[in-house]
Amino acid sequence: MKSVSIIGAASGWGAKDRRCEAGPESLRQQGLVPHLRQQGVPASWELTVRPPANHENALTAVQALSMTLSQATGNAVAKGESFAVLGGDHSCAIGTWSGVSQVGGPLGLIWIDAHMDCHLPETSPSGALHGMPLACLLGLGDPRLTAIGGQGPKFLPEHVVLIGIRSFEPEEYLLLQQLGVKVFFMDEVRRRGLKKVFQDALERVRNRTAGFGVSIDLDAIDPHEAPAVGTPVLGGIPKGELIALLRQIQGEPRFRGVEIAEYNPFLDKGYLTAGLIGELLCSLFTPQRFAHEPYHRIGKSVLSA
Ligand SMILES: NC(=[NH2+])NCCC[C@H](N)C(=O)O
Ligand SMILES: [Mn+2]
Repeated sequence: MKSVSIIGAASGWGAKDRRCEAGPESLRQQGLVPHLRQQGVPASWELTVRPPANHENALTAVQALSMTLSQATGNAVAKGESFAVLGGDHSCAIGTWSGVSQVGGPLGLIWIDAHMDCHLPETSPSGALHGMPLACLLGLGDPRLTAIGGQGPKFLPEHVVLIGIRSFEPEEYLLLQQLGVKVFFMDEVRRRGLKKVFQDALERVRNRTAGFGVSIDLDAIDPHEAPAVGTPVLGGIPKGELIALLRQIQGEPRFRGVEIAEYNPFLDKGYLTAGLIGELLCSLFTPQRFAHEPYHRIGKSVLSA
């Protein structure tokens, strides 16, 4: 079984509310790693990547963090390990996937999110970098961010799929359409069921790729079940459905790793969102023989120390 390298990404400069930067340290202190090990996941906390103390602005902070993060994920994959990047605002995706994409052949990406995060600096309504990482990974945006892990796009558009989208601006959707990236809106998830949509997504990211990854923005999940996010949008994916489907990927050799972003510990209700992060990780990494433990109990026991 591959060991799982946990990488904290203390990124906060990508969002207006910077408090996601406390996310990784909070999860660590809440005992996430011992919990994972108890559930049969060979996880260890590799490092926490932080922005440098001295930086000119949000962009240079995100740039520096992304460069370090890309080396960390690249190293983990090159060593044959799985990884879980724990954010941090979603601008961490620039570093995470720029690093992974440097190892092996073409990479697929399932992007599970309420938002598209596919703005250019010129189209963004907020100017916030956590609204732009997907565009960067597709090779568009500020050159200081698109150059991380090597110039140019890190994914081909046909290898990227978005799921759960229900809040976006027309410009970012137009961009995705022009590139030919598949978007499964929340409407379609409701109409056809997450299971079918997820199957379609897996087919795309497995087709003519050497491997694939999953980026989960916690705001994809319904805010009743994942309240600790800065930009909640009602009507999200029920967590139980997502957990059941992620289970399918467990043990698949081509699955490279996961990123879970936008956890703001100051907004959690009890341990609801922290526990959910534990459940998501267990669904991806707990070997099947441990699977007898009901997920709702896992969620409760995690992090209650
Ligand atoms: N990762 C996120 N939570 N992104 C929210 C982005 C919201 C909006 N589309 C913006 O660019 O400002
Ligand atoms: Mn996002």
